[in-house]
Order: sequence, then structure tokens, then C-alpha cells
Amino acid sequence: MFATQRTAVAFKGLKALSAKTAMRSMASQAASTMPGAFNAKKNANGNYTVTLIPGDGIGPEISESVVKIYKAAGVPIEWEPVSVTPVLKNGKVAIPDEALHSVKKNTVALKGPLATPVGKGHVSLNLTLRRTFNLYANVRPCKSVVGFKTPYDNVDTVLIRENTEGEYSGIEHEVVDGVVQSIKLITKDASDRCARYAFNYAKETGRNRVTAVHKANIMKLSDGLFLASCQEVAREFPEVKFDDLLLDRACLQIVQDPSIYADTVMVMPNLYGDILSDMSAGLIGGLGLTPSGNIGRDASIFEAVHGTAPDIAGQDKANPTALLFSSVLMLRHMNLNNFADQIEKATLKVIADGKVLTGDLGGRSTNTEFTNAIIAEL
Ligand SMILES: NC(=O)C1=CN([C@@H]2O[C@H](COP(=O)(O)OP(=O)(O)OC[C@H]3O[C@@H](n4cnc5c(N)ncnc54)[C@H](O)[C@@H]3O)[C@@H](O)[C@H]2O)C=CC1
Ligand SMILES: O=C(O)CCC(=O)C(=O)O
Repeated sequence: MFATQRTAVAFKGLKALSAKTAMRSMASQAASTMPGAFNAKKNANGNYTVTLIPGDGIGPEISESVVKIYKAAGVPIEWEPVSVTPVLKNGKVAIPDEALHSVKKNTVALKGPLATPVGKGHVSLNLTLRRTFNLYANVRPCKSVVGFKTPYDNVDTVLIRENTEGEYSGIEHEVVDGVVQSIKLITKDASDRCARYAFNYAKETGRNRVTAVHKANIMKLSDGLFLASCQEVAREFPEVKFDDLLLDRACLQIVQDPSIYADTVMVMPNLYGDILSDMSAGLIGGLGLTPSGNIGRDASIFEAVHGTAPDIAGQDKANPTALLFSSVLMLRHMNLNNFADQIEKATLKVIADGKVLTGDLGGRSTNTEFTNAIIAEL
């Protein structure tokens, strides 16, 4: 690990332009600003080098779509593809050094999904990457796509998930036969930095409200500490409103009337964010559409909310939009906003036209056809 635990969020990349105005003036799926620091320099060719982790299952197919679309749009990025096929290091399954060095050097990466065996086998390499690079905040925006009909047309949520600990700490053991323990680790440091990111995000994107989602009525110490951190950080941001809500109530309300959450940034412990973001994706048309950014101080990794989709892998059926919109968040993080706008607009146009859609969106087109339709709109 190379990031310190006590990290004040640096917002060096933000433009002077009012983020609120930018946010509200764009009909964008992904957040139109992406707070966070980006310190990389251009390479000798005048481009940025970005690590590309194609991933497993549908990962290589959708990564190829992004690469094709970027080439067609002339985005000044050179990809550095690395494999994270796990290797054995000191008897433990680990991420290859080449991949770690690449992310550390480039400080920004786009990542396809990585498979994790269920109930056995190696630890999640997704979580290992988040912990290794101290990617403390996972930003998951979810917005209704104009022109794509679902039971809801007013979803506009931003969820920030603590990304390094909580239920995902990976501390589990068998006490005796038939009895296991899984430790939910919550620290003040990790809760503070995640909360601070959420408040800065709310301030910079004009949402101006932060809602902590928790179960501190039941998990009085762990979620209690997370909530107390949010309350304490809230005092640093008197201009941003703050409230809190039990997770079960949040689930109920979000399916009854998602617009309740359109003016706030929801912040929560790790597992709740994982589940609530899949649920939000379901409201707008599924996992093929929702992006995310894992934000750290020294590196950030952008990935879709979804997994490897083994049921459709290798069949050219995957929807590349979620990874593409994750890359749009990445472009905003890198202050390449014009390319972000161009790619996002072309993609939304193809979806709204409804002629070339992948199966998850009710169409019959392949990923390749969908990708080519986006390229034609650029
Ligand atoms: N960040 C990551 O890399 C993540 C990895 N995973 C891993 O992925 C593997 C599979 O997990 P599942 O539970 O099956 O979840 P999944 O997200 O891979 O798939 C759930 C459903 O959504 C569909 N789907 C997902 N992405 C899609 C896309 N881009 N286009 C069209 N349809 C799409 C799938 O076909 C499937 O029916 C597991 O090993 C899991 O651990 C799961 C979530 C996140
Ligand atoms: O690591 C995995 O396989 C699943 C991870 C996941 O669902 C997530 O935390 O986004």
C-alpha cells in the first residue's frame, strides 16, 4: 500500500467553472463532474497512458468496444493492457506485479470485471485491487436514460460506497465445526475519508445534501461509528445539508419514488453500497448501463457495476455501455470533458433511437453492432 490512511481528499482537478451549472445543464447518464485528483502527465507522444485490465467473462469483449470507440473519437489515451490472471506469491494468490506497477505508474485504470469463485477458492481480486491502492470511495451514479422506457423515468441517484473495509474486510474463520465468524471491520479513518469525499462530491456537483445510509439501530458500534463519522464531517460542510436513513427504509423508498434521492449523495458502508447500486441499476434498465469509479488518493480505477456475466460471455451479446460510461467518468476525472461529452451523447443517442440495442435492453443486436452504431454517431 502506498497511500496513507489519513488522507484529506484533494480536489486539484476541478475547474473554476461552476460544477452546479455544468451538472444541471447536461442530460448526462454519468455524473458530469468527477471530483478527485488526477496528477498524471502526458507521455512523449502527447497522450495519457492508462492501464487497461480487460478482465474475465464479458470483460475482454466490452473492453474491446471501449478501445474501438476511443480510437474512433480520437481520445488522447494510449492503453497499457495488463493481465490480472492471479499468480502465486509466497503461497498466496495475488495480482501480478506487472499489473500493480502499471496502475501505480499511470495512476488511472479502466478495468473489466474479474470473476471470484463462490464459497471457496481465491480472494476477490476486485477487492484486492481496491485495498492495495486504497481506493477508499466507490462512486456509483445511476440515471434514467432518456428515451429508454422503464417503469421509472426519474432516477438520478449518486451512491458513494466505502470501499476498503466493512463487511468486505475478508476476516472470516471457523470457530468450531458448524460455527463461523465474519468480522465487519469499521474504522474512523476509512469512514471519515469516505464521508469527506461524499460531502466534497455533493458540494462540487451541486447536489448539496448528503444522506448516510446505515443500520446503526442494529449494528450500534460498527454502523454507529460510520454514522458518527458522517455527522462529524458534516460539521466541516455547513453549506451542505445532512440527514441519515436506515438501509431498509432507503430500499423501500427508492423503489416507491426514486426522485426522493435526486438531490442527495447517499454514502454508506461497503456491502450496502454493493447491493443498493445493483438495485438502482434495475430501476433504469439493468446492469448493462451503470458505471462506477473507485477513487483513491494515488490512483483511481474505473469499472462497471456489473460482473463477468458468464451466462452471455463469448457470445457478442454484452452491453458495453456500463464500462463505456465508467470510462466517461474516467475522462471527466482526467479533465477530458469534451471527449466524455461526445462519447456519452453518441451512446445515449443510439439507445434513445432504439434501433440497435443489445438483448438486455430489449433489442436483438450484438455488442459489435451496438459499438459500431455508437461510432457512427460520434
Ligand atoms: N467488479 C467486479 O469485477 C464484479 C465481479 N463480479 C463477479 O462476476 C461473476 C458473475 O457474477 P453474477 O452474479 O453473475 O453478476 P453479473 O453482474 O456478472 O451478472 C448478472 C446478470 O446481469 C447480466 N449482465 C451483467 N452485465 C451485463 C452487460 N454488460 N450486458 C448485458 N447483461 C449483463 C448478466 O448476463 C446476468 O444475467 C462472479 O464471479 C462475481 O464475483 C460481480 C460483480 C462485480
Ligand atoms: O469481487 C467480486 O467478485 C464481486 C465484487 C462486487 O460485487 C463488488 O464489490 O462490486
